[in-house]
Amino acid sequence: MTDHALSGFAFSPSAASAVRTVHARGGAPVALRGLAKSFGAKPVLSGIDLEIPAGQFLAVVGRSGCGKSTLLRTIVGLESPSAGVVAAARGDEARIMFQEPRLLPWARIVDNVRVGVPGGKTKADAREAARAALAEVGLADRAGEWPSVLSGGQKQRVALARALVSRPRLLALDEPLGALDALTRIEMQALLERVWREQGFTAVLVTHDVSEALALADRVILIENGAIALDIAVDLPRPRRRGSPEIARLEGAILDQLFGNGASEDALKESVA
Ligand SMILES: Nc1ncnc2c1ncn2[C@@H]1O[C@H](COP(=O)(O)OP(=O)(O)OP(=O)(O)O)[C@@H](O)[C@H]1O
Repeated sequence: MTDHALSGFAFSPSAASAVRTVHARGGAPVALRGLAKSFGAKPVLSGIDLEIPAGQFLAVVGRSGCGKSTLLRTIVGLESPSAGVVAAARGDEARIMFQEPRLLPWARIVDNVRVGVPGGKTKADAREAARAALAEVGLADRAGEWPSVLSGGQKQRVALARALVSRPRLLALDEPLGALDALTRIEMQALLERVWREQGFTAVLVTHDVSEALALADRVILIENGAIALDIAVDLPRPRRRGSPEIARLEGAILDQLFGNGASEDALKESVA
């Protein structure tokens, strides 16, 4: 499967709730049983059992190189497992977004989004769907421009529109906000949360940023030594307040697992400072 084949409807914010009942397909569950992945002789993941209920927002964190992207790519079918079983949405029902927007420089913005429209539509219908997706991410007025005139954050909005235009039931997010400045990142987090809430897809987000994971996800898993070392529910109302004691406590639990006891105390001090 190519990345473009994976790259995915979107609606104007005011129409979103009405549209959801008409268009949104809801989330698809993911099940991994005994998943292992090696590259040559090098084991990366082993014995992973993971059920992600339909519509859940799951974040995957862990040290650089621990296998987060490999897990995500295996879930969407860009990597095949060395052992075990992966059951997840495929084809137009699954989309992935990367850290780089991967736009076609020679295609106008609306046509970049059209790349994500499933086959079988007329060009006019595909363009209309692409325009609606652009409206959903706040770029309705930029449809006829070239990617080169956009900022990094705007390019990622186009990539999100391209992913959403197929109305995916599973959206895999591989550090999609990793290259953005802090303020743009916070705006994009709010956008991701809104489209997830409106459209109801299952979201799997790989991030280096534990606070981003805790701001967005229903559940956070930590990968260590090729396995799930921590699996925590984030049962807090949205939008989440950064630095709240509840968030800091969860952050502490994750940092303790990563760095040993004591890291959480530092995290707590920082979050209340
Ligand atoms: N196609 C590949 N061929 C060989 N080794 C690979 C391949 N893809 C990943 N790896 C190796 O697998 C391990 C896990 O990589 P992966 O990209 O999944 O980690 P990650 O946790 O997402 O890292 P980062 O946070 O730095 O992006 C690394 O050691 C990496 O070098």
